[in-house]
Amino acid sequence: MAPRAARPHRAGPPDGEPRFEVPPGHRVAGYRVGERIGAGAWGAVYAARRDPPGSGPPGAGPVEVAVKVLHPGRLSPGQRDTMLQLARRELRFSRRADHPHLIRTLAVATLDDPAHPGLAGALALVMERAARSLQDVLADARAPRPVPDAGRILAEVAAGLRHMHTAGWVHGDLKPANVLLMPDGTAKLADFGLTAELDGTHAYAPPLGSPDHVPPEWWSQRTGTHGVALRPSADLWAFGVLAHQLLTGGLHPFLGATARARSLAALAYARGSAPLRLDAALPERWRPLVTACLAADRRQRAEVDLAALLADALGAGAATTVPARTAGRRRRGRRAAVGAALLAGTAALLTLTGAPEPAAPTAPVGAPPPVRDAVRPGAIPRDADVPAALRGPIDDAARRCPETEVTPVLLAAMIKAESGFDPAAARPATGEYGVAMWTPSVFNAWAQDADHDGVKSYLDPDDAIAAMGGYVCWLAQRFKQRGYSAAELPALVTAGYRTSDKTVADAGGVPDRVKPHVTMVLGYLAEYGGSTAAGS
Ligand SMILES: Nc1ncnc2c1ncn2[C@@H]1O[C@H](COP(=O)(O)OP(=O)(O)OP(=O)(O)O)[C@@H](O)[C@H]1O
Repeated sequence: MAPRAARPHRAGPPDGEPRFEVPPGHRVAGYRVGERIGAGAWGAVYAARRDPPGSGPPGAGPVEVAVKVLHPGRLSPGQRDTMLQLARRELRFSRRADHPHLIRTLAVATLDDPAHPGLAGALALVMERAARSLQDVLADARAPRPVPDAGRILAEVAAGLRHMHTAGWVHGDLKPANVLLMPDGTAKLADFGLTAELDGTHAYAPPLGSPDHVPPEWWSQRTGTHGVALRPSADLWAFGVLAHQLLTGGLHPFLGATARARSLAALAYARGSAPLRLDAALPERWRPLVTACLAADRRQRAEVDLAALLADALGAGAATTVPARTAGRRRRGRRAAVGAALLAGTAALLTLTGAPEPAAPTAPVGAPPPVRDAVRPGAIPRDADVPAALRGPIDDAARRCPETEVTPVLLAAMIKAESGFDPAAARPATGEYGVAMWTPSVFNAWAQDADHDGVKSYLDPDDAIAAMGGYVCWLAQRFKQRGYSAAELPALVTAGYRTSDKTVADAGGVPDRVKPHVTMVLGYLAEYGGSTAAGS
């Protein structure tokens, strides 16, 4: 499970929260809790055993189970509400859906033990117990080798998804940690906390999700009173990412050292400014499926016939040969034999909606990036004081961001206020360096080798500005998700860049201490003629 800090949008226990533990031997809904298996953002998962083993009514379910304990203690009321909502969804879904490739939730209980007051009020979900998750499998994988049985696992995951979609549900959080392998190797979908019931063409769920697996449209969605809109096409995108990961031993289809960077790469692809570059190790016969699932346009994804694509990819008793990798990479091959019976069963099971034609990515490989400034203002005026050498990097950084409010003039105004356009600027007292005044440790999370010299350096204007563009873009998305208007964004992202998105959110706007800096940036922005473009 990824550390919380890497998943900023996903609420969890506050920093410094002591590790939450259910003591071994604790009884929950007729099961005795044993060792801890894992932990997620909301609590921990334990192995448990029916106690005594013969207890319970006939057909009471398995003796060995997993108990997920959701800890409400010390969470804010908002977080607690969201958590309860997730637990209720999980139970509601499990009561209505039963399928060999979906983990069953057997019971829900609220812990209340006077001997352990710290556990009071914690919610416990009793589930079928799996042997491991695909996350564990990927942790042991050796990229770019596919994980063992990748084809079969994908077919089973698709069968579970198909069942959900035809029953009118969207999973909403498909990712390796939420695909569990039973002791006999069967794959089952788990974690239905974000699962939502379709109402027409889409459903609503809390605005959570895992950045590495949410589709590009997720980032620009506004949160309404019911949460964000979820569609089956979001599961299709996540399935495409998962397939790429399983078939390449864990490689994500979008490059980046962090989930944020990978999300930005996916967004750049979705807006047509970068082609889809699947890893060279992805077997040729799986490419149509992965490409179709990763269609940038969700309407194209909705038309994907996963059954047909899976049948083609699996091929009856087929051998899957991995193409030679590009220069400097290892050459290797693999064979994946798939039983004809499984294939026949899978093909019969998996008929998703729509036409069989796989969708192509919206940006053809090698297509030039669209010129955003032709449709939206915000280009740096010729006579502005922005040095010629920085104009290209600033334009590129703005162009990579799908948010129209992140314009070249806004970035230029911010850079002028940060460093006066001086690549050698330094403020040792506060530990900020270079043209974009990066704090080195923060830069590392956003670093880009924009000039392709093999080094990511905050002292290199190209790298520093590219990383700044990525961070500013992410800030703009965060503030939009919180419902701020386009007119407010220049001030908010400037304040967020000087402090953090959390500081701005906590202050409910520009914090007092950075107001003079923000006023300076807005002044430069107006000088560059950017106030209209930014909508302020
Ligand atoms: N039914 C289960 N049987 C066995 N192991 C499980 C079961 N459910 C979860 N786990 C393990 O416990 C870990 C934590 O699960 P949990 O659902 O709490 O969080 P997560 O899915 O990893 O992350 P998130 O916070 O995003 O939901 C999983 O990664 C998995 O390894």
